[in-house]
Amino acid sequence: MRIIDVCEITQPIASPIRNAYIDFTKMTTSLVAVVTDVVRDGRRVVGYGFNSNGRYGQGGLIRERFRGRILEAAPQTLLNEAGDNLCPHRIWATMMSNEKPGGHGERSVAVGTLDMAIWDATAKIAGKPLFRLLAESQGKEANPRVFVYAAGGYYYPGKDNSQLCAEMRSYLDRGYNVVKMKIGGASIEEDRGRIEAVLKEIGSQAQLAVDANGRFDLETAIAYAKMLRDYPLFWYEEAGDPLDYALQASLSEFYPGPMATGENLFSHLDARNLLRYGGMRPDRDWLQFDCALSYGLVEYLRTLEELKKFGWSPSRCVPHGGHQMSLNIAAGLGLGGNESYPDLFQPYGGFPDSVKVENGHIVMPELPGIGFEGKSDLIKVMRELAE
Ligand SMILES: O=C([O-])CC(=O)C(=O)O
Ligand SMILES: [Mg+2]
Repeated sequence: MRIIDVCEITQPIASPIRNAYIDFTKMTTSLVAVVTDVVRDGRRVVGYGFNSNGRYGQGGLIRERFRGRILEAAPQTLLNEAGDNLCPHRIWATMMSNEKPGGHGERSVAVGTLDMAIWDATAKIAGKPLFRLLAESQGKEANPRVFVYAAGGYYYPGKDNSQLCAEMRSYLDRGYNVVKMKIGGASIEEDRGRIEAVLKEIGSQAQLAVDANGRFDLETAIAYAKMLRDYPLFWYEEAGDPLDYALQASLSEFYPGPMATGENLFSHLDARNLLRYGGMRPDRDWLQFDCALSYGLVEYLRTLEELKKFGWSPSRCVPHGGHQMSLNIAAGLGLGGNESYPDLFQPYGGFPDSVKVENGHIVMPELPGIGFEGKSDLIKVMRELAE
């Protein structure tokens, strides 16, 4: 059993949307395939992965650095103890050989993208959905029913409040009961108007989360906190720079409601610093670490260990990114749910074709691996890369 090739192609996931910090007109993702010599159900096992939106494709790093380390390793060093499957932990260590500590953002997306494909291949070789494999590996009961919320509410040219409300309404029509919109890309008064319009639209049918994408300095973050705390929000997300733990800690004095952050932290060490210094409250706040941006699931397991040490439940994690990898982690390891972008970043985001959102939850289908084969538009582009 061996990995015979690692392929990467950088694909556009562009759209005219804008958050408080960036637009997505040039956004790309790396699509990767880890090709094995194993055959299951008459088909070669190929694991697939991609990186989350918000960071760009990682083709240079994947092709020039990490691909070679996997392919040059003695094949048996990448297998589990029994030699009957790949070992994602050993492959991760091989990818990370000759890498110094620190500077995680330089490579965590490239490694996280490959790690996704490696877990997909591993679960396919085991003939199981990844969420079942994960639950079994930790002696847990999987829960295939996962909370999902609809992320959108971006700024874009010509979009007014009636279009914003129509967008949010369409998420409710599709079964969601928590929706998210962007703030911080307009004046505070304009954002207040947008929030009030959406709250009026969704009424008691749903709750609203808001996301500032790290735009605010402390003064502005506090000004927004004072405005936002008038409303019953699901959460106030990423007010300040992701590494400004002191800002996050100070802000909690002004905002009694739930806050969320973590999508731009890229290692268990960054996550630990947030828990140590960010003043986050385990009884109400949310952690959004996204394995596809932060060294993958091998590292995410270390992050979950850190959470335990700091008295946090995995159920406080609702990852960023809207991909099926985090859905599997949620169902397998008891996270609180997952993000979803019903209208964005296709074909990469979303669910297998058979999956419907009901009362803000989905039920994972029993597909081997991560489940990409159940999403026809996605598996088509994946198989064009390698099969
Ligand atoms: O707009 C983005 O970069 C995505 C984001 O923050 C989110 O989904 O929470
Ligand atoms: Mg966000």
